Amino acid sequence: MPTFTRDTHIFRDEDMLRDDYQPESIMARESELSAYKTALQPVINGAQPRNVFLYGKTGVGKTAVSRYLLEQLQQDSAQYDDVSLSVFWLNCTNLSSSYQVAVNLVNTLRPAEDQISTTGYPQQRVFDLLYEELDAVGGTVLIVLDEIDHIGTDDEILYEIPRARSNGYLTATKPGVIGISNDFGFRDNLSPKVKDTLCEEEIHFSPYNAPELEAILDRRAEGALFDDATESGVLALCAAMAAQDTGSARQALDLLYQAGELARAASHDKITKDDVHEARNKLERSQIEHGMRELTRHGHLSLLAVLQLALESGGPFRVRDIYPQYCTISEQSDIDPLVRRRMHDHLADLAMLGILDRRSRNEGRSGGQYYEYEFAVGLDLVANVVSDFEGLTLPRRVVELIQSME
Ligand SMILES: Nc1ncnc2c1ncn2[C@@H]1O[C@H](COP(=O)(O)OP(=O)(O)OP(=O)(O)O)[C@@H](O)[C@H]1O
Repeated sequence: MPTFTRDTHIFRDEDMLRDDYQPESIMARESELSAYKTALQPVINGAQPRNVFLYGKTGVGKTAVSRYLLEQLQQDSAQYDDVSLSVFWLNCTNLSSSYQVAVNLVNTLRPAEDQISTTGYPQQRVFDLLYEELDAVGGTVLIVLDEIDHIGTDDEILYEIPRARSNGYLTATKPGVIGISNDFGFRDNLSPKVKDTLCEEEIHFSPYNAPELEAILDRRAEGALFDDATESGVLALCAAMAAQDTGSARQALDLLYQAGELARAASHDKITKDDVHEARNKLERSQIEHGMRELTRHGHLSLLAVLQLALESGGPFRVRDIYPQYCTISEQSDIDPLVRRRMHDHLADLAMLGILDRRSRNEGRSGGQYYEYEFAVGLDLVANVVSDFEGLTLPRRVVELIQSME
């Protein structure tokens, strides 16, 4: 008997449940597809492309829809001799300035043996090199900048590329920029001239509801799983859990994939609802562990402050409640507490990592805006992870509260 044999139950093609799998069809995004298609129509007419800005929370299909539609556009434009379309993708994670984006674009456009150094040029020189490369491509060039918000406020390039032709830097190429972001604040903070240029067409992707997620899962499961690989209601449960939490298709697919792995590991021939519940716990646990590893010491102390408050009295909590608790815990650990605003940054990080939920509230008619925080994941899971987390000493009160939960 060999040690490894091919799966004959559960997964027919598990790669189809992975995040980088590009679906052949897009479900539940008719109005977004239609708006996107309208925005791209000038390309097929050989006209100057419009700039498009897509925004929406993580996992709601911005990248999948873009890949799908741009692929179609490339195929359909091939039949027109007077349209020559090139599409370039750049993921802007870790690129925090226009300069860095420009250098990376130059290198995307150049062959591997002719790359430029990422430092040392004056900004205008890099822009000139970029225009040279863009003009050498010719025709219509669409540049997709994914995770564009990483560029922050140094956003000159988002104005420069779309305007390069009208400003006389390009003659052979018609450029268009497609920006993708899941940071709502980024769009609001763009300088007015960039906003006018980049956000010529804006398409908002809202979170999916449960029936939409179920349709996405259904289609994906057709290829990814063997027939009858799920107990009845399993896809609906994954969809409902993800809809209630984030509305993200990624989360729904991850739940199904993880549940399938649990069923496979137990040599079951069907994924059950219990597998889905266990999968959720496992995913949440690894999300918290991952978050904890990302955090600095003060991030951990801020987390412990919210944990203590939550174990004592539920929540949600305002920063004015959390801060004194954080100061007490810091002092007990012989660490100088940060000022309130800096500690608040750590709470915002915890929210970004999906460990806390953050809601903005208004204080009556005359009052200002404030934030409330509570755990986005199960308290028992957080307690469990922090108890096992290496190098973290829990305050005595937190230990007592955790013990009293058991
Ligand atoms: N409407 C859809 N139809 C089919 N699959 C989808 C749909 N929306 C999302 N997906 C799938 O869900 C996963 C996440 O989607 P995608 O990467 O497009 O999200 P995103 O909005 O770009 O997220 P992020 O902002 O984190 O990059 C991918 O595997 C994608 O194929």
